Amino acid sequence: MLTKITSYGDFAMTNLVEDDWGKKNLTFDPSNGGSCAVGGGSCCGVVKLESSTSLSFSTSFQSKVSFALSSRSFCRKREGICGKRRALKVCCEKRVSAVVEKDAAMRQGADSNVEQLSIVMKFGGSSVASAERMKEVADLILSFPEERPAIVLSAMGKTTNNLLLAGAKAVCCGVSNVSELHELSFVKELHLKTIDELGLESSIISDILVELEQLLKGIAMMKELTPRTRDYLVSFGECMSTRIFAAYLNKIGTKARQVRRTAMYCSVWAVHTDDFTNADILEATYPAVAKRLHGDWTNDPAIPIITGFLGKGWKSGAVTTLGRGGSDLTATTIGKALGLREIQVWKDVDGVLTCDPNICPNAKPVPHLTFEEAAELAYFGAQVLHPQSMRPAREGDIPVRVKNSYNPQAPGTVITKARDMSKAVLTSIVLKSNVTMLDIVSTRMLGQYGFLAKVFSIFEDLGISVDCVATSEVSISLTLDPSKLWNRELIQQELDHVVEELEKIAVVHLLQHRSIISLIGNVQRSSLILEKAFNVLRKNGVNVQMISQGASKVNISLVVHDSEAQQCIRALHSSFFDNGFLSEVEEAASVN
Ligand SMILES: Nc1ncnc2c1ncn2[C@@H]1O[C@H](COP(=O)(O)OP(=O)(O)O)[C@@H](O)[C@H]1O
Ligand SMILES: N[C@@H](CC(=O)OP(=O)(O)O)C(=O)O
Repeated sequence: MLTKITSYGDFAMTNLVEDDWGKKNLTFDPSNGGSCAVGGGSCCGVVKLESSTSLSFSTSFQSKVSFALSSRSFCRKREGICGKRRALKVCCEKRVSAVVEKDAAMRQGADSNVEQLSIVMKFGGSSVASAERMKEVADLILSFPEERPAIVLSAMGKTTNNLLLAGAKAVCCGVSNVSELHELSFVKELHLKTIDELGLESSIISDILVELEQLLKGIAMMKELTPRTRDYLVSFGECMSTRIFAAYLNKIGTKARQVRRTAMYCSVWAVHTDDFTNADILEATYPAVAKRLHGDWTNDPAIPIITGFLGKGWKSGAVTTLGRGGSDLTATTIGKALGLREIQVWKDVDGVLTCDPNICPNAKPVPHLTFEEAAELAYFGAQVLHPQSMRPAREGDIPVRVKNSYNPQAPGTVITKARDMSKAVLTSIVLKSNVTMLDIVSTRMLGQYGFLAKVFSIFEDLGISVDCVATSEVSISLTLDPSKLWNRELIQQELDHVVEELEKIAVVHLLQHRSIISLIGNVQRSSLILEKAFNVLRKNGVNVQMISQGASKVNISLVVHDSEAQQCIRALHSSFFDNGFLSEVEEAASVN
């Protein structure tokens, strides 16, 4: 019995959120469900829906049913979703029932015997950086004949960086100089060379290249690069890589189809200027993605080659991006949406390592992580995974496997809900640099209530995200998330404003150029970890400026000055991982 419809999308686009559509038509019976609202013997009801589909309504007396959309603002802060909730009100005259039917594609999918997609495989820019790499990735995909994969690709190599640079230069280079931009030539040559080496026709991307140059000329003409335009600009990278790879698979006899920013609904309407380049996935994405990919696959089973990183603003309809490295999040979102068996993210390293290999070249792969550990690790700076990417995987309880496309034999890292922590001590050391820290000391008496609330409401009002917090009775030290901070255009004014507001209730010290060193592992052993860590730091003459142990029980964070951070990490990594310390502790744990 339906009683309520809730829509997240634009009803005109028929992407509504629905409940249990699967097998049968759902009947709206106003005499039972809706409230009798309007006079003249009419009954009205509102229908609740949890997953998305196109809606069609049929009644025995069509002309006697009316539909009305109403909208209401809502905010679910914990999920980061705010917007307008639109409800569909169905009004019928007495004894007339409205039948809500699932759409044709869904019905076909449910009834069909076609085996559904089984895994998602994401290949990052480093994995598809050249024609040779694309061939190897194609071989790799085909080496799993038992799977029916959905493929997510990033832009080739450093294309995103080059597009961003080209955009920045276009702002001030003048329209007539756009064609000469080095970064534009680089992007063109890379893609045309790749097409040539793969034996494809250059015409497959000529329209994209023309449009790209036009866009850069538009930027040059306007002398302006807004976050919205920046997202559109970088989207050319993923559009080209997926088109080329799909064409190559088809050429070698494997049926594939390019899927562009498939129904990834993102929030871009919030007040902050950086939302366009750092959009969030909305709940409506999951059913929409499932419908699109299942529908396409069932109608015509061809491997979907999906643009990673890109979304679609649910209100603006414009291209959005999920933040740098966002293709990981695209992959896990698709994994959850389709309820797949496994999510694979293929990188250029043997999995998640004990440390960034650029800081500690002898970092080793970590065989097993929990979603919680991986999320902390990604959030606190490990470039290997997008900070938000673990959320869909954890919600869908779908294992994530991080593998090396250059060395597929390496076992990689498996990320799951739980693992045996009985012997675990320290898993990985992560660095987040260029952090801004605030020391806030209350000017009032001990025991004052509402101080923390006041401080955090100032950050909330300004939409500034806080990373680590340490408090005492009269003071708070906290760090501000640099990824959310430094791409905000007015950041220095905003920081000045924060300080000004806080100074009404406290003495404030703004400390810039700090680093957070996060020790990810088993915080049940925090004394052991801290004893060892502080020994190392003391020997290296480093003064820790703040310590924070989160409630997650997997992360201890230490704040030091930027200039000391890398040296600290190397010393910590060496004493924890290189000298047999952890294996000794683990052995002792298994004896006890
Ligand atoms: N803890 C870590 N484990 C593995 N790689 C890391 C870690 N920290 C930083 N990295 C860096 O992340 C890179 C892989 O991530 P990324 O560049 O996003 O790959 P891709 O572009 O293929 O998705 C590695 O080449 C490595 O330099
Ligand atoms: N191309 C985008 C998205 C992405 O996920 O890339 P990669 O998988 O290469 O980190 C970026 O460079 O940010």
